[in-house]
Amino acid sequence: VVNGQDARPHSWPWQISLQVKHGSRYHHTCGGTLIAPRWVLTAGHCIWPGDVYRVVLGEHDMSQQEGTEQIRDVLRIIVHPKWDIDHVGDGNDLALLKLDKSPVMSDSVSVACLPEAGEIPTHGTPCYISGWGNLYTHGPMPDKLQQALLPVVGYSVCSRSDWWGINVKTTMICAGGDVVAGCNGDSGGPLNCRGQDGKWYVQGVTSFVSSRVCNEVKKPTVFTRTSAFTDWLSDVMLHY
Ligand SMILES: CC(C)[C@H](NC(=O)C(F)(F)F)C(=O)N[C@@H](C)C(=O)Nc1ccc(C(F)(F)F)cc1
Repeated sequence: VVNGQDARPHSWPWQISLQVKHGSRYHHTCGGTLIAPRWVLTAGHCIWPGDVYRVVLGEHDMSQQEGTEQIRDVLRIIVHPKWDIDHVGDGNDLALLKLDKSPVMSDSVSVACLPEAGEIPTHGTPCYISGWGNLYTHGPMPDKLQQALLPVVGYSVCSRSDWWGINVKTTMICAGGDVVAGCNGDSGGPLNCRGQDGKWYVQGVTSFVSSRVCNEVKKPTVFTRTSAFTDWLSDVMLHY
């Protein structure tokens, strides 16, 4: 997250760290969201065939053992059938991970709320991105979970030719801008938006930023819109 701040520990208790095994060690590769006791939602572009993953829940400071961390193995990975890394602009950048067993729910670990099907946050809705991604383009990863307030940019603006043009679809949400943005390593994490009822909903899954700089003018961070995939999410969790 570029130009963010340390999140208050465990204030986004559905945020997870997706970690990939390299040799005998695991390291953070993407964010993700606990959307059901045994299911984590992340980005399709986080998944590479043949890699071994684990999920860390209740994490805050990656450099400390805080006693709230829970580690789970990934039993099964279902990437959206229409996701294609060579066509990022077509969307469908989602993957569902089934955990070997449910984590223990607590103040540090809980399931996120998802929006109603088709619900689109309006231009200017205040949403927070959260993640352990780079603090700036080609910059270092933070130890502590970061967050930043990213106002929603409506589709009519985001799809302008000098913005994201045809690379943004209505199955996506744009948010933030040239100051605050997601960055590499935030992939797959949640866009947390406050509803009228005062509860936080995960409206987006961090998908892409400019390949030039993370916080580029007229290239807001782009999220997969979760409310456009309600049926697919339900079908997968019911079936697998
Ligand atoms: C999509 C992921 C590989 C990667 N995502 C991220 O870093 C994330 F944190 F924003 F999620 C990314 O945006 N990487 C940059 C380097 C990139 O490839 N950006 C990109 C942006 C737009 C498009 C387009 F226009 F085709 F859709 C393609 C790639």
